[in-house]
This record gives sequence, C-alpha cells and structure tokens, in this order.
Amino acid sequence: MRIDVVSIFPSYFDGLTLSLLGRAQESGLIDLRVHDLREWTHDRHRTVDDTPYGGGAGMVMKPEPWGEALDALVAADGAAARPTIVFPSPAGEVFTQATARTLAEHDHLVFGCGRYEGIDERVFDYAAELGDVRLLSLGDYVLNGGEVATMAMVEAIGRLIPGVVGNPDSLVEESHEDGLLEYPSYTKPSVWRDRAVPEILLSGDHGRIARWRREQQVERTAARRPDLLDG
Ligand SMILES: Nc1ncccc1[N+](=O)[O-]
Repeated sequence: MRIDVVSIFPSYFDGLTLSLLGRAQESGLIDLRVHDLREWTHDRHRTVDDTPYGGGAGMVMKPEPWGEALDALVAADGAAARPTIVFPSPAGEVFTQATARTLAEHDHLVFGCGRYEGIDERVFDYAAELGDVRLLSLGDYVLNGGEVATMAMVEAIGRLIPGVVGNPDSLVEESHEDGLLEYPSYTKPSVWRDRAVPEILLSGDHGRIARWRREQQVERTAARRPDLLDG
C-alpha cells in the first residue's frame, strides 16, 4: 500500500517511521511518503492560508496549493486505480475499526491534513474528480489540525495490512473486532500484591476459558459501551 500524507507540519509524522510501521516501510509493505504542502506554493512567504469570505475568525487554507498537491500525488500514481483521499475533519463521519478494515484493502491512500479553520470547500469537490473522498473524524472533539488524526488512522489501517503485525492472530481478539470490547488479560505472577489471577485461567480447560472470556467481553461492553450492543 502507498500512503501519501500532505501537511504543513511534515515532521509530525517522524513517529510513524518508528517500530511497527517503520519495519513495514523497510519491508516495502507500506510505502509512506510525507509531503510539505508548502512545496506547492510559489510566493516568497509560501502562503497556504487567507481570510475567510463572509468574515469570521481565523484563516482558511487556500485551494491552489491543495489542488497542485493532489494533482502531483494522484498523477504520480499513473494509471493505477483511483486513490482514496482522506481529509480528517471533526465534520466527518466517525472513523471506526470497520473503516480501518475497509481502507486497509486499498492500494493508495492520500491524507490531506487541514489546519486553521479548515480547507476551502472547493478542494473537496476537486479532489472527488481525482479519487474517492472521505471526510473522517476520530471523535466529537476539536484538534488543531488533521495531523494527530492522520497518525491514528494510518496506524489503525497500517497494522491491519497482512505481514505488518507479526502474529495475525493477535489482530483477531481485539476490542471492536467482533463488535465487543476485549476481555481482561493477565500474566505471571499468578498472585501480585494479594491479587490473584481468576482461577478459570489456570484451569487449562480451554472451552470454559473461552466461555468465561466471552462473558467478560459482554459484561464490559454492557458496562462501558452499551451503545455497541444496540447495533
Ligand atoms: N477531531 C478533529 N479535529 C480537527 C481535525 C481533525 C479531527 N479529526 O478527528 O479527524
């Protein structure tokens, strides 16, 4: 999978080159390319924003640099399939594990990180000519830009790509994989500060252990995320 990220703070993504995703990039499973939006400005101040039409506080990201960036990144893709172009936004649909699974199937993702009060709306419209546009949100709160959300989404998507995570079984029994929160985990010592590991887990009875774990999943989900049980 190729992932292009466009941001005015490209160094934000240095973290993605570490550990799991770092190894995936070395092995060629993920081709991550981070770009500075200012590469596509032509004035001395490398301007990327301006005041909003209609008034209002803050600044809006200008369409021109985004248009040139998208042209460069999608065209570079050659005749390949249309990319999916993600704009992280609090005004987007919520990004979930299901979204991550879907996007992990794609060959080329482009992430456009907005800053300020956002990106000129015509950019999303133009982007739809180049690829499948998705405005996605991590949740109902406001960050200063799309970079942190892009880090989270790239990690959630990247780890689902076959070969990125050492043991694929560890992807199966995770929260949200089966619509429930994951069961509690324990390791040695069997007693720690007078707290013992549940006896059932020491029994060796794998059938009973599986049933206990499922009960724990349902109990925890009902207590912490009853909304997941409505589905
Ligand atoms: N919550 C957000 N706030 C600002 C930019 C992006 C966001 N998001 O969740 O994708």
